Amino acid sequence: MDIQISQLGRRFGRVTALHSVDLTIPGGMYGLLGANGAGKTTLMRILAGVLPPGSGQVRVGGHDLSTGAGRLAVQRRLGYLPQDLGLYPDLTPREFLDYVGLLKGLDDTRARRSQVDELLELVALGDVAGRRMKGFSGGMRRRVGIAQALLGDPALIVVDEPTAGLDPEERVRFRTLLAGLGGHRTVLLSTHIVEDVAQTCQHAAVMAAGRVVYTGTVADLVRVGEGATWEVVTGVGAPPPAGVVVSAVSRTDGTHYRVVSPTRPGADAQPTAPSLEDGYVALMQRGVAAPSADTPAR
Ligand SMILES: Nc1ncnc2c1ncn2[C@@H]1O[C@H](COP(=O)(O)OP(=O)(O)OP(=O)(O)O)[C@@H](O)[C@H]1O
Repeated sequence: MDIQISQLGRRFGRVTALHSVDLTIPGGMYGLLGANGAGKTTLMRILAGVLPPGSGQVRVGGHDLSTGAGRLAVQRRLGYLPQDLGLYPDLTPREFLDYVGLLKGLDDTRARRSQVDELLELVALGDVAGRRMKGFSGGMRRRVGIAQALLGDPALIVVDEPTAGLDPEERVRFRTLLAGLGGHRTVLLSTHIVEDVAQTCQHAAVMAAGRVVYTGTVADLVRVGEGATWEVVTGVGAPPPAGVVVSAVSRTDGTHYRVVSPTRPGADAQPTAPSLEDGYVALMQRGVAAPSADTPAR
C-alpha cells in the first residue's frame, strides 16, 4: 500500500509540527528518522488516521486522509503500534489479542482465535499466552503490541519508536521480528535509533524540525558521511577534536575518537568509511551549518 504525501502541514496552536512535507513511501520496510520533536509521531498519527491532516494532501493506498471516509478505509487495512500502547495488566496476551481482534471486526470466533494463536507464536509469546501481562518485560509488551498491530493481516503497519527503552537483546529480537514483516506489506518504522533503520530498512526519510531533510536509500544516506568521517587519536588529557564526536574510547595510547566533520579535524586525523550514523550526523551537521540568508557575517 503506497503512501503519497504532498505539502502536508500540521499545527498545534502556535507550534508548527509539520511544514509542507512531501514524501512518497513505497512498499517494504521504510525508516523514518529524526530527533525528538522532529514531527515523526505527528506524521505517524496522521497516517494512522488518528489525527486529520492540517493542510496538504495524504493518500494511502489511494484513500484521501482528509476525509472521514478515507481515514476509515485506511484504518481497516492498517496496523498501528503507537509509542504509548496501553495494555491491560490483568489480561493474558491471548485475551487481549482476542479483544483487539473483536474491535477490529474479526467476527468469526474460530478464525480469530486461530489467528491470535498464530501471532502469539510469531512473536515468540506462545509459552506465556495464558499468563497475565502484569509482570511482562518491556520487550514482551512491545511484542504483544506488534501482534495486535498484525491482527487482520493489514497491508500497512505503522510502528512508532518500538525499541526505545529495550535492552540490547530485546532490541535485536524486536528488530528481527519487524524485518520479517516487510515482504508484501508496507512497514513504516519511526525511530531516533539509527541502528534500527540500518539493520532493517532499504529506504528512509529523515525529519528535522517538522521538515523532511532527506529521502532515499539507506545506502545513499551512509554516503552522505563520505569524506566527513574521521578517526583521531589524542594524548591522555588532550581536548577532544573539532567536529561532532560520534564515539570516544579510552585506550592506553590515548583516546580514540570517531568524528564527523566537513573538514579534517587535525593533522593526524585519518579518513574512515562512514556508517549510517555518521551519514545521519553529517546530514544534520550540514543542515545546522548551512548559513541562512539573514545570518550576519562574522
Ligand atoms: N497534541 C499536541 N499538542 C501540542 N503540541 C504538540 C502535540 N503533538 C505534538 N506537538 C508538538 O509538535 C512537535 C513535533 O512533535 P512530535 O511528537 O511529532 O515529534 P517526534 O519527532 O515524534 O518526537 P518524539 O520522538 O519526542 O515523539 C513538537 O514540538 C511537539 O511538542
